[in-house]
Amino acid sequence: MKVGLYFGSFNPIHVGHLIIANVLYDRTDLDEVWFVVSPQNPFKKQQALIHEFDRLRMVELAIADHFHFRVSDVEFRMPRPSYTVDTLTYLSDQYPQHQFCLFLGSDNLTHFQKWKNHQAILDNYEIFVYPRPRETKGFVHPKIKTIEAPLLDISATFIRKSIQEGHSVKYLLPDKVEEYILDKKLYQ
Ligand SMILES: Nc1ncnc2c1ncn2[C@@H]1O[C@H](COP(=O)(O)OP(=O)(O)OP(=O)(O)O)[C@@H](O)[C@H]1O
Ligand SMILES: O=C(O)c1ccc[n+]([C@@H]2O[C@H](COP(=O)([O-])O)[C@@H](O)[C@H]2O)c1
Repeated sequence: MKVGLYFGSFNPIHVGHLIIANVLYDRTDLDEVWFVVSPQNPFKKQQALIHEFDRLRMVELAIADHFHFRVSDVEFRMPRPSYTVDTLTYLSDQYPQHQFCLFLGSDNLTHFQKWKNHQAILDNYEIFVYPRPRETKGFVHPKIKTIEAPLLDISATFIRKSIQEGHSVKYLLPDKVEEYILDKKLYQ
């Protein structure tokens, strides 16, 4: 089985993530997409990061109606910060029958040379890149394939700020995720 891994903080998951995951699923030969919730991105400050179990639950709620989407909490049990190369190695050992690929926004590709052991990622895993706003110079490699996808300038930062300021986030998130955030008074 070929699995596309979509890593992120998902703080919270929003329609930008979901639309991209579905476009990549549809335009590649993947059997499944797994959303891997990262407790702590090595490049991001921890402030404003809500508990990982809430972020995981919101991903579960968001993808429940997609038959080929799954969520993974594998990084919850791994050392922090979450280094993608270590997670890829762990998952490949755990599921030797699966072929894992990586989704990357073109913005992430700009800094990809700074990722831990990025050469090992390139040597061993196919990477599907999708366009992101404000991208700068990319990175060319035979394992990297660009997939045509819409540019969606929606961010979790904007959503968190909107909630904090008392603004509506309707349509930026699935209804069930919005209800979860409001019920638990997250990001207020
Ligand atoms: N609107 C979007 N369209 C496509 N990809 C996105 C979008 N927003 C985020 N991503 C990508 O999804 C992955 C996970 O994103 P992340 O959880 O950091 O969300 P974010 O919205 O960028 O968060 P924040 O605003 O807190 O930085 C990253 O690779 C990021 O580039
Ligand atoms: O492995 C690394 O060195 C590395 C460096 C930066 C980011 N990542 C991972 O990339 C994923 C998405 O990153 P971001 O910045 O969009 O939140 C998240 O799962 C991070 O752990 C991984």
